[in-house]
Amino acid sequence: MAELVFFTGTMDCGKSTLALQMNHTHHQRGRRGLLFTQHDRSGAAVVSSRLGLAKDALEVGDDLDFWELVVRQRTNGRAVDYVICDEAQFYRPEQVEQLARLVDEMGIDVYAFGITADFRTELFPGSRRLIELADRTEQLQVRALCWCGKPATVNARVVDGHMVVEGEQVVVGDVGGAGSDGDGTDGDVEGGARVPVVEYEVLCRRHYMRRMNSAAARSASSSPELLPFDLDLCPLPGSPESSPVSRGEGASRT
Ligand SMILES: Nc1ncnc2c1ncn2[C@@H]1O[C@H](COP(=O)(O)OP(=O)(O)O)[C@@H](O)[C@H]1O
Ligand SMILES: Cc1cn([C@H]2C[C@H](O)[C@@H](COP(=O)(O)O)O2)c(=O)[nH]c1=O
Repeated sequence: MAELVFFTGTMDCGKSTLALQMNHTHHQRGRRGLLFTQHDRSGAAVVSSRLGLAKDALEVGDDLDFWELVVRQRTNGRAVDYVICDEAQFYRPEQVEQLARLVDEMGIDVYAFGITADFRTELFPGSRRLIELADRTEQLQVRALCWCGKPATVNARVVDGHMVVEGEQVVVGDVGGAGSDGDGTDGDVEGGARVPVVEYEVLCRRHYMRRMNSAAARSASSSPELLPFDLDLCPLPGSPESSPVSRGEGASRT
């Protein structure tokens, strides 16, 4: 029985990796599939994983009609057994309905991958429709971690090092990684003006609510009198208490 499955989790939890793995596994078994994405971080029509895997994909424009595209493929003699959709949070609700129709009327498996909520903790329209229509919504098992070591549940936006809660819903970007010092001071200069550095950081709810991203926590730790939280509950970034392993929780954080 064909199904519509929505695989979700925070940014950086392995969704694109799983999308590529599923594509590989199904393809290896002789099933014919289509790989879609929208606004991949790499800027190209590609599904890219931070583990280094990447595969060309079809870019989902606002006017793409999944139903018509698959009908055309089949009319031209190309079988479609499954469809994989990365960055599905950006799809229009009508496009999610077309995906559901592929499942119900053509027996095609649809595996969609995406984050549920934006940096304001509001659902993306595409994700909302997927949650409403999917046969199953699965949370990825690998949980990204907040700087405090707790499982991250929220995607925060950080502009020039400061967490923000207002702005455009869609700004394509990456989580601040090894190449970033997290203070947002390495922005490009365009036409003489410095372009703000937009990054994302996954946080636990407590630190999201306190607007306490890792850079804010670091600067608070250098002025202890300003610390706005209970140190037992919220150890400072980099302190032994902030490590899930030192709290004896490492085994469950795979
Ligand atoms: N060098 C690495 N070694 C092992 N795992 C890594 C490495 N770099 C990234 N990862 C894993 O890849 C995950 C991100 O995968 P990705 O598919 O790009 O995430 P998503 O699509 O959910 O944003 C990280 O959470 C981490 O588990
Ligand atoms: C929270 C949030 C994210 N985005 C963008 C940033 C990235 O380009 C993608 C998520 O990609 P990933 O593969 O899950 O890491 O979404 C956005 O546009 N708006 C947001 O609020």
